[in-house]
Amino acid sequence: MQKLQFTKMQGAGNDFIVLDGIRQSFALTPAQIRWLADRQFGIGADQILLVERPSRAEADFKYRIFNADGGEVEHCGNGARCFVKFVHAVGLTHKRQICVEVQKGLITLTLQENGEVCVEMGAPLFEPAHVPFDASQIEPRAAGNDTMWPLELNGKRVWVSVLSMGNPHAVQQVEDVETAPVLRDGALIEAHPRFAQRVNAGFMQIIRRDLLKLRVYERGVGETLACGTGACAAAVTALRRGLVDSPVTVSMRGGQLTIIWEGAEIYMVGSAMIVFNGEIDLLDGLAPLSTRLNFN
Ligand SMILES: N[C@@H](CCC[C@H](N)C(=O)O)C(=O)O
Repeated sequence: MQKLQFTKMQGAGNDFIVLDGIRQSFALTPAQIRWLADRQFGIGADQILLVERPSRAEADFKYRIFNADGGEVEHCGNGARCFVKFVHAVGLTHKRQICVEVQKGLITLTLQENGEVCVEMGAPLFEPAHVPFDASQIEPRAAGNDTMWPLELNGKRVWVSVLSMGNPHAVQQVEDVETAPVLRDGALIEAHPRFAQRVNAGFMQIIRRDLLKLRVYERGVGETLACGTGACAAAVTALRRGLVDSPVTVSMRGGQLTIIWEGAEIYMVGSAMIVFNGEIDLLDGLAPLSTRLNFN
């Protein structure tokens, strides 16, 4: 039986299993990823991060991101900060500025003197086709310099900004993020037929010009305690609507991030921590989940 070394990490309460794919050799099936991420039958995590050698000369590393449902995705803000702390902790590099390849492209990360990580997240894209979002036969509404689109959710209409942070986001403003129907509407938005690749659904409440509160129903996971790309998407939406100024603090249930955006690249600053290191026998993924599967 193959043993897999792993590190459990969290960034603002968004939790990860980080795997060193440079010094260990293994291949994971989607069923094994779902099992490892399972909170009862496996280790438990929102996402699994796989650190590999880069395929591009300009990059120091490549890291791949898998949601708890087993699907591979393009980008992960909280994961990026955990990745930097991980490669330092296990001695894969001593560089403080690291160029890393993710599915969405190259990103640069800096481990700051105070231990926080600054991530150059890339520039947001607003063209519906880039999200992708099917904007046919619906009329948008302007909100400052931003565009809101109507979405029908079981007879109810909500207005969302749609944007790509490399991964897809739909952000709506709510009166009170604590009472917003994040679980019900989040699930409907995530699977809405206008989003061909599904979407991360953000619910933001403006508190002050330098502070917003956010909850995110993540694609392939459900509600998480924090979402880094979601924090960027919400900050950009609020900035375009003229509701906040940069830098803005995004407060989520698991912690806070600082987002800086002057119209091009977005910078995200926050902490990341190792929770524990461990080792697990790599089972086929179906056996441990079979009890659960029998009830589906
Ligand atoms: N938690 C992440 C985002 C992870 C990917 C997301 N669920 C998706 O499917 O796009 C973050 O911190 O950005």
